[in-house]
Amino acid sequence: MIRSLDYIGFSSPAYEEWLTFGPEVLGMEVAGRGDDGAVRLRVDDADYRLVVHPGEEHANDYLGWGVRTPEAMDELAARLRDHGIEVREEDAELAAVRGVAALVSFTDPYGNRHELSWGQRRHPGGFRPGRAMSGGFVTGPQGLGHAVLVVPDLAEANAFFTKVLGFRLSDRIVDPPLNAQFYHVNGRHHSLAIAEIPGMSGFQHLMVEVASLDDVGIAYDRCEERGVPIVLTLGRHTNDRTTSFYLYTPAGFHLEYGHGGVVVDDALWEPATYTSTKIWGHRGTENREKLPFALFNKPADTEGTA
Ligand SMILES: Cc1ccc(O)c(O)c1CC[C@@H]1C(=O)CC[C@]2(C)C(=O)CC[C@@H]12
Ligand SMILES: [Fe+2]
Repeated sequence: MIRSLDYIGFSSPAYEEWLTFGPEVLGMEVAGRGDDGAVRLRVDDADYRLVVHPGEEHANDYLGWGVRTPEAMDELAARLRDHGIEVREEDAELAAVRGVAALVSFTDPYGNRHELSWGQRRHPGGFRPGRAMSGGFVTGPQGLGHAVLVVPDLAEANAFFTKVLGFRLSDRIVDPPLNAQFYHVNGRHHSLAIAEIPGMSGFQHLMVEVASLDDVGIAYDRCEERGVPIVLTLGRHTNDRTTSFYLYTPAGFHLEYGHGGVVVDDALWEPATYTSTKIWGHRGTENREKLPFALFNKPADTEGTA
């Protein structure tokens, strides 16, 4: 069973901007550099959870999912292989680079690379926010945050993520043209969401959560002061009740910066259907039309798509 989204990696020609953007806008701590020059960012006791590698183009390189034990990692790898997914055993060198004890990797049917690992390196008391923060990041058992993937076929992707990987449905939002499903693997309302856009597949956004609404407001101020593009204004979601805004990072992906999400009790939770994405706010700015909407991986099917 997957336990949480433990880390995530991107690459970008502008990766070095994260040395100031990460701490000063988002409140993350720069946790040193990789051998490739990658900027590593810390948000809690984990050594680092967000890594931006140098690269020719903006890309999402990997989603790092944590499992509890080496046995759980092997079980999940076996289940993936049973379903015809090739699972790669990664070596100790990559495990050290990712800051975990061991990992395996696979590519999902939509072109996204996932890693399954256990034993993330931690330094209790080690986090020093990069700017004044009231409450720090909400992580721990809820992991880093959530990731949203665009998939070409919602029903097919739902089967993959629930039946093969064990994600549990939190709810769905049907607000045409948006058709999205949200999944939990811990108390966080969703660690993964998928949205159907025919002919497209790839990473759409990362959400990180902060413990104080003031930290959302401070991030919003910093974006306005520095001209960091805001994509959706402050607003509150119907399903997870998060108050958040969306900004466009220097690595070319959208980041949702939020506060106050509901915590799911899996024993009592009933998935609902919502017909709106927000209770208030989340207005699309002019940047929404101007900037790329997602980081598209190799489309699963390039035939007949624009
Ligand atoms: C609706 C919603 C609930 C909880 C979230 O964490 C969350 O990010 C969203 C927003 C999802 C977002 C949206 O509403 C506009 C259309 C978007 C960008 C997509 O096409 C995929 C994600 C969608
Ligand atoms: Fe989100």
